[in-house]
Amino acid sequence: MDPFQYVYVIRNSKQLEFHEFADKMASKTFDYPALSKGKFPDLKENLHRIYQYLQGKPLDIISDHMMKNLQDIFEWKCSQATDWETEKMYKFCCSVMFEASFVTLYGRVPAADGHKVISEIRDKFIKFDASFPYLAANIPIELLGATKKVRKELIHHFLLQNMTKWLGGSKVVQARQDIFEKYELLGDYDKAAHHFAFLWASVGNTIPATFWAMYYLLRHPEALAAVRDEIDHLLQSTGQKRGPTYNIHLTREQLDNLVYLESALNESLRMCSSSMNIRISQEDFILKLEGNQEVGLRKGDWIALYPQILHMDPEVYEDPKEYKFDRYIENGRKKTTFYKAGRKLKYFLMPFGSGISMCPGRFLAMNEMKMFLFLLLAHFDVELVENKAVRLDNSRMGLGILLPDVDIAFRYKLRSLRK
Ligand code: HEM
Repeated sequence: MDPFQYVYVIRNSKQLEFHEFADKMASKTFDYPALSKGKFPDLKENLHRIYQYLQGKPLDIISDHMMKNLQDIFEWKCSQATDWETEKMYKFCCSVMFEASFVTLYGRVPAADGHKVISEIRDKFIKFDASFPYLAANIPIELLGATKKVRKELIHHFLLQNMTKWLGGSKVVQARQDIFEKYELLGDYDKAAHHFAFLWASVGNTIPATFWAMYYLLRHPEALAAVRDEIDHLLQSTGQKRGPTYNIHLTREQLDNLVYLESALNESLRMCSSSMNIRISQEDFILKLEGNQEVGLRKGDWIALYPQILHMDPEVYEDPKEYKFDRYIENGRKKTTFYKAGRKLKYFLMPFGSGISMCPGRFLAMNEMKMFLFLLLAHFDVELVENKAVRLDNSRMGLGILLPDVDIAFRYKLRSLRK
């Protein structure tokens, strides 16, 4: 519970492991054979190595593809909105982010009804995702209605004979495919189940996080105005025009320099993330903590860090329940110094986990959400049409980004080009 002790847990990654726990939970939830049984030598390490495709130069390439795919989807879905169109916000975020992420990672479904095929996969995904907290809590899938059937259908979409038809997928998915081919003991269904698990990792948190970022912006007109101003300014200074064609390009540097957008996004992540960082002791040992404190751990003992407590700590964040879009800005620059009891914190915002269990997709996730908000606000006037409070649904507490307890209607309309 004490964020000053986090560092002592995180840096002891040899004795305090997380893969065994994650592997047990993921293999059961997504229906692939556990990696840690010695049957698949080095598979875990090989899969980890290719997370390099989500960083550095490859990150720029995949982010560019995501930007293009997001624009295609906005154009296809929204370019007729010359008058107000009303939609439910979660549904909207889910539909845009799911399809853009799917196409970016796995490729385009070339059939004439490609959008339809992806929306069928998405609808099954939503059904499966509703059961996710129960599966993570070890409830047998047989007790969860149609979940087993839906999971099987979803996994079938990722069989090699289907995936080879998809065009222009990402390097990271291709590299995963190549690795799986080297393991004879992995059956076709097992490989497909691994691909499905990766799909879940890539959208399961990004969709609700995008929702919250959009929701809080629309609830706070001063935040919306500041972020939109920053976006318009960037477009103007780079000589890019919004509409009627969707052809905006953003470099990594430009995305990084959108400080108001990033701060607003971080602020919503602070409020909606609830991932628990679990470690399991690999041996009996004494964990040394700050101030000569020690804890005797036995092999198999669990340690859990729960950063949501830190995110909501009034000593770190003044009025923690309030959304302050510029909380992560100081003198016009990114703010990275936060204090508790007068001492500077090493960790102050942890939606993506920590140390060995840190999310490998975090840079892409931030880019994707920024690009979604950028395009939405650049092209459209957007406002809420319902005045109800949306709260966090706590049923997946500890498992990542929380979902909203209800959906809420909003409306959008193409912005006048002269504005
Ligand atoms: C807002 C969006 C996201 C959030 C909040 C998030 C958060 C997390 C967290 C907390 C973990 C660690 C889980 C644990 O401790 O057991 C994790 C793992 C992971 N994430 Fe993300 N994630 C996001 C988006 C993404 C994206 C876009 C991708 C890929 C394109 C991705 C790929 C992964 C993978 C593959 C793992 C497992 C890593 C491993 O094998 O060790 N995530 N994520």
